[in-house]
Amino acid sequence: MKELEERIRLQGTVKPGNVLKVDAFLNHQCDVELFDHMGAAWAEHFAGKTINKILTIEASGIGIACVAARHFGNAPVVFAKKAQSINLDGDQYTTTVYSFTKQKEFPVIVSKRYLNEGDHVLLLDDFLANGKALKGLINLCHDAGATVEGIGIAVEKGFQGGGDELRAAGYDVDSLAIVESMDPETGTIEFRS
Ligand SMILES: O=P(O)(O)OC[C@H]1O[C@H](OP(=O)(O)OP(=O)(O)O)[C@H](O)[C@@H]1O
Ligand SMILES: O=c1[nH]c(=O)c2nc[nH]c2[nH]1
Repeated sequence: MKELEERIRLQGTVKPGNVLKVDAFLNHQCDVELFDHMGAAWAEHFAGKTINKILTIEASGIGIACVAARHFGNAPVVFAKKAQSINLDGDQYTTTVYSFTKQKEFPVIVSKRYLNEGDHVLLLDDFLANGKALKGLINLCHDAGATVEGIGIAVEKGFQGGGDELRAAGYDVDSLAIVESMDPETGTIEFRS
């Protein structure tokens, strides 16, 4: 998606440790018009698939998924929580995920009320790096007996391999911008064409 690549070139900064900082528009300050265009792009890619639910993971996936849901017939958006809470009652599907930016393992939890056998799920997230977050969400879907219809990602860092692993495993991964390489010294960002 050219619009997203241009924003990354314009406002993204490359940090040491394979971190691309895009918090001016994607995961701190949120450009909802851009989110809307991202939702439209995913809707075009996944047209023809039956999708009745969108699943993401807190925190940064939530806003993107909620705006995108407007392009999927207002499908309910469920976000996996990364902490236990007194607000989480009843039976739960749980797994653990290593967080790329927080550099620690988190529990990942969805109430059994909101993920069911027979659900046709689209997974959405802001970033795909090593694929840990998505593998956690896929585990939750398998535990629930739900079908993963596809995966929509804003920014994939292709050089970290998570996306290609998921494609090799048969998942339809639609990443709107795939960074092939980036250099914290020069600030150069190359996209996969
Ligand atoms: O493919 P991976 O290696 O799993 O990296 C991608 C994940 O990393 C970020 O989550 P993180 O927990 O770092 O931050 P967040 O709380 O802002 O979503 C991002 O939002 C993805 O969920
Ligand atoms: O803001 C972010 N930048 C990144 O490079 C990244 N990788 C995973 N999650 C990420 N979030």
